[in-house]
Amino acid sequence: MKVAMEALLSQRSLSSWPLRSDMPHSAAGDCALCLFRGGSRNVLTKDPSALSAPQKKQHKQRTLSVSTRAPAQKESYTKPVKLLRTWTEGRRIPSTDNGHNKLQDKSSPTSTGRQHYGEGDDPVDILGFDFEEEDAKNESQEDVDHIVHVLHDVNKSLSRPIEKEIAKIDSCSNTFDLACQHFERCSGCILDTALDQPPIFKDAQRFFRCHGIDDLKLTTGKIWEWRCKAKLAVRGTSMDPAVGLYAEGTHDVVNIPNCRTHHPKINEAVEILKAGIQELGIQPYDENTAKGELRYVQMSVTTYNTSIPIKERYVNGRVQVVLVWNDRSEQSISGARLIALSQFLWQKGGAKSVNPLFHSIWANFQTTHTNIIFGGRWRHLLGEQQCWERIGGVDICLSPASFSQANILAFESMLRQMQKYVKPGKSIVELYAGSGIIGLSLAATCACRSVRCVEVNKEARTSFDLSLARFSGSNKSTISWHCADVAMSTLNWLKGSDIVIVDPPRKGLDASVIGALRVASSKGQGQETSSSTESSEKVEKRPWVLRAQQASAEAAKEVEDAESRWPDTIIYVSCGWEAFKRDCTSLVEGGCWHLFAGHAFNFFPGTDSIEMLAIFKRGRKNRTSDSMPSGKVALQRKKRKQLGRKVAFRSNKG
Ligand SMILES: C[S@@+](CC[C@H](N)C(=O)[O-])C[C@H]1O[C@@H](n2cnc3c(N)ncnc32)[C@H](O)[C@@H]1O
Repeated sequence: MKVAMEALLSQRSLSSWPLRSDMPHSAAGDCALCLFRGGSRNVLTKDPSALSAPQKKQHKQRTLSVSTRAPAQKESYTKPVKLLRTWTEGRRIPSTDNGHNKLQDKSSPTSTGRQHYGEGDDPVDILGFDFEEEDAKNESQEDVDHIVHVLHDVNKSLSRPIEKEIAKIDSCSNTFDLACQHFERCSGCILDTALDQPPIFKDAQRFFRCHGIDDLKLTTGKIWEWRCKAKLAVRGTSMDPAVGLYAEGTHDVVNIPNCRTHHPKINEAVEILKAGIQELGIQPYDENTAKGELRYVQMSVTTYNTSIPIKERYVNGRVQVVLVWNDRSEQSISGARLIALSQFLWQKGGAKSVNPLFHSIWANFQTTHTNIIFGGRWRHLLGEQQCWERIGGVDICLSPASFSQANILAFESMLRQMQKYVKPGKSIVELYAGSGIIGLSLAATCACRSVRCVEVNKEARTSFDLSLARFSGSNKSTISWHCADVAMSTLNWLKGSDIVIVDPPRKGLDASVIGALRVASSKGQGQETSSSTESSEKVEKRPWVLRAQQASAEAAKEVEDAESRWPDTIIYVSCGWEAFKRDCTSLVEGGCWHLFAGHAFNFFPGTDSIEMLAIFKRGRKNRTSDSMPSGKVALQRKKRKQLGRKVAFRSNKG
């Protein structure tokens, strides 16, 4: 089988389509499905002795996967190509100009752009070959041409059973492959296959199980094209600029024009930027000499366009560009060239273009000799100054200078999940709040009594103020934003709230925040959790008296709250799994808090990381009420009561 594969791979037209690593075997066992992928790696044709140790291991695995998956009944094979899989979501053969797509070129009379092999207008990205070993060894160029030719008509020749077969194979794993031509050279992704199951999730499941939560789920949204915000380094020369990420362990920037995780509009914008650099002779930054003009670029996609249907908004996103300029301001000597570059971009894809690509152009000025991306000075140059996004049920103004999530759709689904843990009328304090997106969203959707957002970056205030100005809920006046370091006087922020939300950076919670949360848990132990009281007094019915009573009770409650209310729930949003485990262990130690629920989100497909939404409740875990749905608890209570009666009956008898 391996020999056969090599024979096929050595054919000119297929040699640039490396064999996929996780070749799944047909479920029926009567044919082998061999999958190829456009890209730079060609494991089988590479001399194994030239490989590094990890590569050798991988090579061995791949070779084995070929040889051990040979089907049992060779005689039932049929001659070449049988099928293609139709595109389902977002996958396509890489563009034809990168030299990896000879097969695609041959199959198309026009040889350019996206090819359409599948049903209707859907392009195909996985090619399946069904062949006999002996035949494949002798596969001639003519045969390969035949394969390519058949691809044109393959859709017509697809038979039902084969389609079903492919559906089964897809469900194994390959639907979630990265299939990116930059993989391994670019440091952005470390997972190539099974992007829907980052290995780290297994560790998360284990960890939660140890804390009594057996049903941790991972929510995966878009596998490709999910990244709506990218910070890319600009290096190289003005004739040959490199705009991308560093190669692993180096400061060599790798161009990633066809990055699979970027929103496609980011890739488009980068291409125009590179054209501008070349045309205007802009000097990319040189880290060794600290000379050059353009250091980094930040591209953020906004999908907020209310003039088009919701379904079309994501694909039609527009890009806010920040040019990080190696000078003090636009008035500096190189300022005119910065303006020229921004105008170049605007001319190519600004608001007046037929298909506007850019939302706005900004400059950030950074002159220090460090790797810190942004300097302190921001300047809006072209387009709309305010950049809006609809997130978690509210309009949010996103500033280029403050934190915002890269995966907007996954963030949206996390916010929806979070809303389930916030009952109406709760007071919330959000620590590490950024521009207060979580707080505003909960205020709008959960009718919170009050929301206080605490954030150290003063740049986030403008975004919050603008978002609050558009906020239409009746509780608007109770939502506030405070510029402060949450590590200082943390208890003051916690006092007076029912729920504390923390969304720290990757390094996790500051030690003093953990300390304050532990202290707060003991302060809140005697707190009244239920407001319902039973009374045998005569019930007041006069509306004006009721209104006066209510107003007075509310005023008294405000005072009482400020003095005596402490959070009984922590909602922890974590982007750093290791830090989360550490923080969780500290919080639960001594029974201060316990893990009540958790949901993992696949925010960064292609990487081995997850975003975790964890809910902590005050005190030790109450096995019955915490871990069981309320129906089950009631049933158990009833059973216990019945058992109690029986025991009493027996003892009476006795
Ligand atoms: C992961 S972001 C979360 C932002 C926000 N929740 C969101 O989703 O947009 C972490 C935020 O914590 C802020 N931060 C970091 N250290 C802080 C501190 N000691 N006090 C207050 N805020 C801090 C950062 O500026 C950043 O905005």
